[in-house]
Order: sequence, then structure tokens, then C-alpha cells
Amino acid sequence: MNRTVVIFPNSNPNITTVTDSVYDGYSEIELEVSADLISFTCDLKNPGYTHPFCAIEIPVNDGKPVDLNTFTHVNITIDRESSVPDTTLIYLINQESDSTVQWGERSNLRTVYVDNEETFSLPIDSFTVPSWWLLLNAKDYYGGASRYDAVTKITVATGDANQDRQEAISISRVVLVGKWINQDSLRLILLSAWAVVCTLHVLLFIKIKIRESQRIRAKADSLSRLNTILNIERDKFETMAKTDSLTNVKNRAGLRDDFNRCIDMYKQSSCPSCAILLDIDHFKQINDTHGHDVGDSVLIEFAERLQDGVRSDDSVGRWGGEEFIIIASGVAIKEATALAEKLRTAIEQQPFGEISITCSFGISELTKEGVTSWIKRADKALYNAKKAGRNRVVADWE
Ligand SMILES: Nc1nc2c(ncn2[C@@H]2O[C@H](COP(=O)(O)OP(=O)(O)OP(=O)(O)O)[C@@H](O)[C@H]2O)c(=O)[nH]1
Repeated sequence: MNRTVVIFPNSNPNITTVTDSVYDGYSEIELEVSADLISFTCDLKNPGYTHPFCAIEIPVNDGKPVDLNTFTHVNITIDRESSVPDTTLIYLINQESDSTVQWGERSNLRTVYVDNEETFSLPIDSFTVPSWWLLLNAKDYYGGASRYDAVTKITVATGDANQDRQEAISISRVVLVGKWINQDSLRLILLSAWAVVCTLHVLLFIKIKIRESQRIRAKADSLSRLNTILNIERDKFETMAKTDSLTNVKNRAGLRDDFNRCIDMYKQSSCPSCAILLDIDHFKQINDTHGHDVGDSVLIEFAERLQDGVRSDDSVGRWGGEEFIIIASGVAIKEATALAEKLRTAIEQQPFGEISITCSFGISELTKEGVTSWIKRADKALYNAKKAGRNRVVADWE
């Protein structure tokens, strides 16, 4: 944002004059200041001072120092009349804290060539310290750098031509043009703002990422919980699908793995296994005499007794109706027959409540045939046991 400070016209300009009389010269100046024009005539006399001159000093801020670093240009509208062509000198006079500096001031000079009335827009940084000032103040190159941090006045002076002459200079407008803040401050502010924005951006990014990862973690946790529930449910359904709902022993589907294990064992090491099919004798009579529910209870207890009567390696399953199967893995037909005989005796000797039952058994040992043929032979043996009068064990010794 630009701003302008009008130095002249000014209600109280308080302009002063200087001539080479300070160096014992003879030049004379006459100043006239109106509401809208500063004009001075100078009678420059040579010989006298080696560089005769006249100058006027326009205070910038009632003589109080102003930091012109926040300004970019001095605009000055100036006219000059003289019989001798010459430059006009414009100084920004900066107040110095260094007491060794002559008059406690630093001169920053910009030379202009004024022909007719003209407005010059002079960049502040085009004002440089002249060599005579360096000479007077014995400054090294760096100490003689331009400074505009405490400008108290703008001086307009005649040029360097060493000739007797009359010069009339008039100034109608002096304005300082600048920014509300200087370039360095603006750069610093923008840089700071940029750093703040970047930091906020990074913080926001981190926050979003943390939220995102929390959301993903929560989702993963909930999926994992759901997965666990589904696995439990699946296991439950799998068990249900492989279990007889009445007796709680395996059904045909549940026995499939046991059959396959026996076949694998046989293929790998000729390890024997036996299928023992057993059927409760005259079970229809139990239903007919005691009712279907009692029949169910007998089936349940019957299955439990079978389960208790076999080894943990053996599998008990319900083959259908009142027919059950024991898969005795790693057991040859002789031992399987002994097992069946033991079970048969136990069933015969221990009534189910008031109900005494007997059971017929058919046994076959696995050979290189498949499951169907293996079970078929056990079924045939069972049939033979029934046919031979029931309550007996018949083994297929093929
Ligand atoms: N209570 C009950 N009875 C069943 C169930 N499944 C089959 N049964 C009955 O079991 C009986 C089987 O009768 P049959 O096939 O004639 O055989 P059986 O009476 O045992 O005669 P044999 O096997 O020849 O000794 C039928 O009456 C069926 O209704 C069941 O889940 N519960």
C-alpha cells in the first residue's frame, strides 16, 4: 500500500538558507516563500570560495528525524533559470549519532539537471554519499554508505560550475512516496506468515494423518472383532453341520475326516482300521411300547455309552435311525471284534432304565478299497448278525 507525505506546500515550511559564506565565500542568496512556491535567487561569486554555492534547507518533519527506509521515492517539482548550464543538487540530510561527523549530519546526494519546470521522481536509494563528505569526515568506503534512517531535511543547492552567475530556483512541490512498511519488513512479515502457514499446514497434515490412522486402527479392530465372531459362528455351524442333533455324536458328514484319516494311514503304512456298524435290536418295539420320546432317550444314552466305551482315538457316529458306527483307527479286525463284544455285553447287561436292549454288530477291516466298499462289507456283516438271531458280533474276515 502506497502512502505519500507532502513536505511542501506546507503551512509552516520554516525554510532556511546556506551559502558559501560558511567557507568565507561571497555568494548571496535571497529566499522567497509563498503558500505554494519556494523560490530563491543566488548571486554566485567567483573568486571567493573555490566552489561557490547557495542552498535552501526544507525540514522534513519540523526538523525531527524521519526513517525514510519505509519510503521509495522523493518527488520534487523544480524549475531553474540561469545563464550558465549546471546541475542542481538535492540532498537528504541524515542525522548521525556519530559526533565525529561534520555538523552531526550525513549528506546523501542526488544530482539532477533541470531545464524547464519538471517533476523528478527520485528513488531514495539513488541518493549516495558524495566524495567531499567522505573527505571531510575521513570515512572509509563502508563508513560512507548512504543512510536514510534519520532524515531531518531536504537540501536543494546550486551545482558545481565555478563561474560568476545568477541562478533562480523555484520548487513547487516536495513529496515523499513510500510503503506503509518497508520492503525488508514486508519480506520478513511475508516470510513469517509463510512459515506460520507452513507450520499450520504440517500440523494439520499430522493431525489428519493421526485421525486417519486412528480411524483405520478402529476399523481394523472392529473388523478383527467381527472376524473373531464370524469364526466362532462358522465353527459353531461347522460343528452343527457335522453333529447329530439328537445324540450329539458325529453324523455322516462329521465322520468324513475320520474315514479319510484311516485311508491315509493305510496308504502310508498299511495301518489297519475297522468300521463297526451296530444296530439296536427290535427298536421299533421300544418306540411302540414306550413312546417315541422314550425311544429318543434310549438313543441318547446309547450314544453316550458308546462314546464312553471306546478309546479317544476312535470315532462314534450315528449312521441313521437306531444304527451307529464306530471307526476304530489303528485297530485290526481281531481287536475290533473284541471291542464290539465288550460293548455288546455291556449293553445287554445294563438296561436303559427299565428297558433292556440288545444290539447287533457288523465289522469290516479297511483294505485297499474305498470307503463305500469298506462300509458295505460292515453292513453285510451286520445284516448277517441280524439274520443269525441278533445280539451278536459278526466280522467280515475277507
Ligand atoms: N424314537 C426314535 N425312533 C427312531 C429314530 N430313528 C429311527 N427310529 C425308529 O427305529 C425303528 C427302526 O425299526 P426297524 O427298521 O424296523 O428295525 P428294528 O425294529 O430295530 O428291528 P431290527 O433292526 O430288525 O432289529 C423305527 O420304528 C423308527 O421309527 C429316532 O430318532 N427316534
